Amino acid sequence: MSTVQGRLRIAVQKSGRLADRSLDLIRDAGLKWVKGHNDLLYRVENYPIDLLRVRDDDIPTFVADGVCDLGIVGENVLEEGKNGGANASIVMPLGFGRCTLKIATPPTLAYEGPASLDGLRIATSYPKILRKYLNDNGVSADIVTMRGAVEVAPRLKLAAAICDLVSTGATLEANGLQAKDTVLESQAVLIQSPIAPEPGLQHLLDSIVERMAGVVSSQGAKYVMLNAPRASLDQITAILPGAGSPTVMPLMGRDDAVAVHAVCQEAVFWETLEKLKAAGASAILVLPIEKMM
Ligand SMILES: Nc1ncnc2c1ncn2[C@@H]1O[C@H](COP(=O)(O)OP(=O)(O)OP(=O)(O)O)[C@@H](O)[C@H]1O
Ligand SMILES: O=P(O)(O)OC[C@H]1O[C@H](OP(=O)(O)OP(=O)(O)O)[C@H](O)[C@@H]1O
Ligand SMILES: [Mg+2]
Repeated sequence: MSTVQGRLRIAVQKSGRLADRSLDLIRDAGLKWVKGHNDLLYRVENYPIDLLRVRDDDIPTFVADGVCDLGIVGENVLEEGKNGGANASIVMPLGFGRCTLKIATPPTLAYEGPASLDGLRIATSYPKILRKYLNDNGVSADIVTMRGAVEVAPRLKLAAAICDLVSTGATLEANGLQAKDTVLESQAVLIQSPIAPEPGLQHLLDSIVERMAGVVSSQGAKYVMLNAPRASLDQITAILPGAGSPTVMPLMGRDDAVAVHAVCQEAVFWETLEKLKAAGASAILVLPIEKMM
C-alpha cells in the first residue's frame, strides 16, 4: 500500500524541460491547486491529491517505492534509473519532451557503426543505457560519466565520442560534433507505481489516468466540418487525416451535397484544407477539441 494516508501523490519535475508541460497535463485533467509557500508540494484543492515537485532523476525511484502513485518523466531517465527491484511501469507516452539519445563523434573520428567505438572512451550522463547498448553490440569501451556539458568532452580530450540527448542538433553543431547511431528514442511518459494505493483511492487513480489519456489523445486532434459534393465524398474522406468514419448528414434543399463532420486525430494543415477545397469541399471549419473520452 502507498505510504501516504488518504491522498494520492503525483511526482513531476520541479523545473526544467518537462515541468510546465507536466503541470499543463495535470491541469487539463481537471486538477486545481494554488502555488503555496511549500515549494516541494502543491496541494490539489478539488481532489485528495498532492503534486510532489522534484528533480527528474528522483521520479522513477519515488514511483517505484510507492512514495508517489504516478509520475511524469522522460523515458531516458526511467530507463537509466532501473535497478534490480520492482520498477515503475509506463502507463502511456505523453507526446512531449521528445528527444533522442545518440552517439556523436568529432569529424576526426572515423565512425562506421558501434564497432568503431571499441577500445575508446565515451562520455555520457546515461552510463547504464550506454553500457547495455555497447554490450548488445559486442563493443568493449570505457564510459566516463558526466552530469552535464557532455558535449565538451571530446574537445577537452576527456573522451573520443559522446552519448547524449539530441533534439534540434544545435548543441552538437555548436560543439563541432556529428550525430551517429541512435541509442534510445525518448519522450515524457506517465509512470505508475507497482504498489497499489489504499483501496479507497484506487478509483480516483484510475479516473485521473483515464482523464490524462483523454487529454493526450485530444492533443492536436481537431473537429472538422465541411460540405461535400456527394460525388467526391470518398475522395474527401480519404484526405481527412486520421478521421476514421466521419458523420455524413443531408443538407436541406441540396440533393447533390452532404455535410461531413469528422474528428481528425492528426494535425490538419493548410495543405490539407487546400486539397479538400480542390476536391470540391466548401464551408470548411476546423475547431479545437477540448476534451475527449
Ligand atoms: N533537447 C531536448 N529536447 C526535448 N526534450 C529534452 C531535451 N533534452 C532533454 N529532454 C527531455 O527532458 C527531460 C528533462 O530535461 P532537463 O534538461 O530539464 O533535465 P535535468 O537538467 O536533468 O533536470 P533536473 O533538474 O530535474 O534533474 C530529459 O530527461 C529528457 O527526457
Ligand atoms: O539538440 P538540441 O536541441 O541542441 O538539444 C540537446 C541538448 O538539450 C539537453 O540539454 P539542456 O538544454 O536541457 O541543458 P542541460 O543538459 O544543462 O539540462 C541535452 O543534454 C543537450 O545538451
Ligand atoms: Mg535530471
